[in-house]
Amino acid sequence: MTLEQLTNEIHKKKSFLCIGLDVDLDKIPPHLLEKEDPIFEFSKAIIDATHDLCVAYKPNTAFFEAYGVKGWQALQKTINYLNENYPNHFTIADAKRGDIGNTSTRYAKAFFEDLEFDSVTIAPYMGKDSVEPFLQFDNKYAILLALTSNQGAFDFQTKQVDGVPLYQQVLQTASQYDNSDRLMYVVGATKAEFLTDIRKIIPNSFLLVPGVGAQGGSLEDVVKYGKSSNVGLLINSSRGIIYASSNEDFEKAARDKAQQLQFQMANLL
Ligand SMILES: O=C(O)c1cc(=O)[nH]c(=O)n1[C@@H]1O[C@H](COP(=O)(O)O)[C@@H](O)[C@H]1O
Repeated sequence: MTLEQLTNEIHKKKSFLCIGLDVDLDKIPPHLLEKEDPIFEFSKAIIDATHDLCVAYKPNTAFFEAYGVKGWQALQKTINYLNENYPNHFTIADAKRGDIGNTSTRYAKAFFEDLEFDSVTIAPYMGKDSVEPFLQFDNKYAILLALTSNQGAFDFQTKQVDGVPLYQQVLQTASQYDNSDRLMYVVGATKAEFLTDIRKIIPNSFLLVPGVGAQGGSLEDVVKYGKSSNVGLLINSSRGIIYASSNEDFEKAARDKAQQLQFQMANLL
């Protein structure tokens, strides 16, 4: 999927909602546990109930990998289900990878060629040769952690290096990489006050913004400070949507939560 197509979908649906699939067998409705593949069945049910309200899905691979081979198979079934049934949705493998060049190349092949995701989240810490292998694929995107939503973001990311906060160095340096038009950046919704400075460095890039809902970030503030001239935002919510109910009505409850966010977004566009 191209970013132009993604932007068209955002305008068409009046939504820049990304739904995070952080599938936890301890939290899903008990009746699904009787199915052969509860992780996939839950993901499929959430997708079917919400697809018209969002433009992206973000399976967090940790929640699949935690269940070993079965989890990986569920991840494969989930991305195949999305690509076959809802090809206009942008897909994000939230895997937070990044390693020396030849290893990053293998990670990129795993997520772009074998699993056929549109994008993967990656860590910038190992620098240019760890990031650029992810930028070699047509219409595939790497989403670089810039300023994360968690408290630990203040350990390193906001520290001054040569008089500039490290997260700003990440943005400035990465935006010079080859094929940097295939880069998007993660900025936590809990860090909305940093978005004005961030937009000065990368005015047009797409931002993936997790941290509304369960982590307390404000959708209004993210849009106010972070919207680009062509929206340029994907706002993620995971637990706030997918675990809205742990009973048989979970699909409707998830849909209602997604609808509330979509409604707010439509008013802010
Ligand atoms: O890369 C991410 O998606 C991410 C980056 C970040 O800074 N903070 C963050 O919460 N995330 C992910 O976004 C999701 C947030 O989930 P909820 O807090 O349940 O909405 C989880 O899958 C996190 O791993």
